[in-house]
Amino acid sequence: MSEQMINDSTNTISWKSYYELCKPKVVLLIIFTAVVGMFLAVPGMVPWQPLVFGTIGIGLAASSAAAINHYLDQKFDAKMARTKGRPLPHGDLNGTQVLGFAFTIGAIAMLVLIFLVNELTAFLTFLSLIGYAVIYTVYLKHATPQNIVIGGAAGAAPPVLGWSAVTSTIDPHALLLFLIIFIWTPPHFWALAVARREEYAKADIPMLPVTHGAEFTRLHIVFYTVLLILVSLLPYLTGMSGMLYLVSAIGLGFGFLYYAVLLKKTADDIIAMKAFKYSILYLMLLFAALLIDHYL
Ligand code: HEM
Ligand SMILES: CC(C)=CCC/C(C)=C/CC/C(C)=C/COP(=O)(O)OP(=O)(O)O
Repeated sequence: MSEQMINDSTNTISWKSYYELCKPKVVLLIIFTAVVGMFLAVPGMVPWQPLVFGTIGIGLAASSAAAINHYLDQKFDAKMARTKGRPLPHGDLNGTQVLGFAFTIGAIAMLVLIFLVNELTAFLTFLSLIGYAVIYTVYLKHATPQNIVIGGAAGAAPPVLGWSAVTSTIDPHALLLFLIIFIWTPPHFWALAVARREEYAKADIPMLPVTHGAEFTRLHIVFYTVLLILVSLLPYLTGMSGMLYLVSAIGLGFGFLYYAVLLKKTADDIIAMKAFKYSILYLMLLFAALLIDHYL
C-alpha cells in the first residue's frame, strides 16, 4: 500500500472517530426535540436566525458534552462490551485530541448562542452541558442508582432551549415538554440497563438493576411508563395541543406500556432491548405529533 493510501485510510478512521465522539444518533434526537420546541414557541414560521443558529449551537453543545463524557468515562467504557470499541478505549484517538475537539466545538457553540441567538439560551445550554458532561458523568453516575433520574434533567432541557432560542423566555409550555422527556428517561435507560446489568456490575457502576435487582427495575419501568402516559396528556389538557396529539400520545403511550408490562411478565432481556428501541421511536413520534398538531 502506498503512503498516500495509508494516510487516506488513517484520515477516514479519525473523522469517523470524531463523529462517534458526538453520539450522533442521540444528539440528532436531542436536536429534533429542540427544533420542535422552537416551532411550538410561535404560531407561524420560526424566524430563520434562531432556527439555524439555535440548532447549530444546541447541537454542537450536546456533541461537546458527549465527547467530554467519552473522555471522562474512558476507563469504565473499556470494561464494557457495548462501549469498549469507542475511540478512546480502542486507541483510535488520544485524550488530548478528544478534549481539544470537545472544547473547540463547545466554545463555538457558546459563541454562536451568545452572539447569534440570545444569552438566556446560551446560559441554559451551558448548564445542560455541565449537567450531563460533569455532574452526571463524574458524580451522579457513580454515586446513586437514581443517577439517571436526576441526570435526565440535562437530556430533557433541549425543548426548553429551543423555545428560549426563539422567545428569550422560559415558557411554562416548554416546561411541559421538559417534564415529558424527564419522565421518559428512566424507562428509556433502565430497559437497556436491565439487559446490560452484568456489564454495569462488572464496571462497578451502581445502576438500578445492579443495586436493586432486575425485578425491582422492571417494576419501576412499568411505574414510570404509567406516569409518562399521564404526563404526556398535559399538552392536550393545557390547550397547547389538539386532538391529533392526544390520540398519538395515548396510542404511543399504550405501545410503551405493552412493552413495559411484557418485560415485567417475561423478564426476558430480548424484550428489554425491544422496549429500549421502542422508547426511542416513542419520543421521536410523540414530538413529531406535537409538531404536526401545532400546524393543524
Ligand atoms: C440521563 C439521560 C440518558 C441516559 C442515561 C441515556 C442512556 C442511553 C444509553 C446507555 C444508550 C445506549 C448507547 C449505545 O448503545 O451506545 C442510549 C441510546 C440512545 N439514547 Fe439515550 N439516554 C439518556 C437520554 C437520552 C435523551 C435525552 C435522548 C434524546 C432526546 C436519548 C436518545 C437516545 C438515542 C436516539 C439512542 C440510540 C443511539 C444509537 O442507536 O446509537 N437519550 N441512551
Ligand atoms: C443540550 C445539551 C448540552 C445536552 C447534553 C445532553 C446529552 C448529550 C445527553 C446524552 C444522554 C446520554 C446519551 C446519556 C448516556 O450517558 P452514559 O454515559 O450513561 O451512557 P454510555 O455508557 O453509552 O456512555
